[in-house]
Amino acid sequence: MIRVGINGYGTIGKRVADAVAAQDDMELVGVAKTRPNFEAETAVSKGYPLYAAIEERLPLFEDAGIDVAGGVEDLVEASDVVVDACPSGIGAENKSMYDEYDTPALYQGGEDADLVDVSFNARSNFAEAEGADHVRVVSCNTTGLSRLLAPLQEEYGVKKARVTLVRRGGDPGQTGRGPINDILPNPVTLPSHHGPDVNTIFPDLNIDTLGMKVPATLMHTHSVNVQLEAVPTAEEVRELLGAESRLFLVPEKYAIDGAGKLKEFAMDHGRPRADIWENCIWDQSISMEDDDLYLFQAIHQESDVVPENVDAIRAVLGAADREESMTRTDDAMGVGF
Ligand SMILES: NC(=O)C1=CN([C@@H]2O[C@H](COP(=O)(O)OP(=O)(O)OC[C@H]3O[C@@H](n4cnc5c(N)ncnc54)[C@H](O)[C@@H]3O)[C@@H](O)[C@H]2O)C=CC1
Ligand SMILES: O=C(OP(=O)(O)O)[C@H](O)COP(=O)(O)O
Repeated sequence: MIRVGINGYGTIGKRVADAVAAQDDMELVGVAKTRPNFEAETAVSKGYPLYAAIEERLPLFEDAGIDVAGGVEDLVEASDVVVDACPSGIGAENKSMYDEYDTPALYQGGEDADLVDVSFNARSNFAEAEGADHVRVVSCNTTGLSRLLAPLQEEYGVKKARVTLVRRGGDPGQTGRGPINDILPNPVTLPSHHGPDVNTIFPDLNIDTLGMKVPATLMHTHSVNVQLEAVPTAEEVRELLGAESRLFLVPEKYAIDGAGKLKEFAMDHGRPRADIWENCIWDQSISMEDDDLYLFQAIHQESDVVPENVDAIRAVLGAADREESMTRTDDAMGVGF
């Protein structure tokens, strides 16, 4: 059994914890939290051993009547691998602690690429993470783009990708985020960080990205144009993408017109937290104009990186190859509609 610790139990950390607990080759050693809030209560009610991320705050947990298994260093020492799901920049501060205990660590997309040995997307570069001490699972948007570009690159070759990312302003729980009533070029300069981030996975891929932020919390939406070297029909592209386990082609007959109905669909399917682990590509948007492929896809920012974190655990430890790991992860989590 692979012993996994999770440091940072917020939006991403709590989802990765549940996904790890669902794998039959992994054991969740515990989760580290900074304070005894509702998420700490939930972790305890799920039976996850709770560790204090900041040892001086141990008394806060005691005062709240929450049993703590130890401090974060105990968790790191007891784990074969740690998933760091702390806010952007905190992962970098934690790196020396992981080194001290010789525990490989996975970081999230908010950390800089140069913090790590390898930036990771399961479909695109699984094998590169084997044996690495520090691996970064790229951000939600970059994960969504990498999953889409990998099969296109392999099957047809990519001359140039151009993507406009219409990004949600904040997650549903992030009450302080915005914009509330505006549409922002964000960043106003080109490129947004997503293009260079895709190049951490595909170093030679020619890609330009533009970012925006809008008053929405549910999902991001990408307007995608990929100029291809070989020219398939739209139907051939549909077949190629439809065969990918983490790409969901939203059928026209479902009459799903946006992120709101996608989330309803996820709830109707009993998805935990209404999570959508797959890229949602509108089937009827897939179009070819000469050598240009066009499509729209929606990305659930809170959850698409979760199966990738599970795969990255096996990848760093050399515990499975890509196909085996992705299949195990997907089967245990229920990925695929
Ligand atoms: N929320 C999203 O849409 C996505 C976030 N990411 C990335 O994932 C990382 C985490 O983001 P979220 O989960 O959204 O943040 P979050 O704020 O929801 O969760 C972070 C958790 O870490 C805790 N924390 C703070 N300092 C800590 C410390 N020193 N030690 C241990 N825990 C600490 C916080 O209290 C919180 O519970 C960031 O790098 C972010 O860029 C990646 C993809 C999507
Ligand atoms: O990684 C994300 O988005 P990004 O790829 O646009 O940076 C997550 O949705 C977090 O974004 P945030 O940095 O706006 O919280």
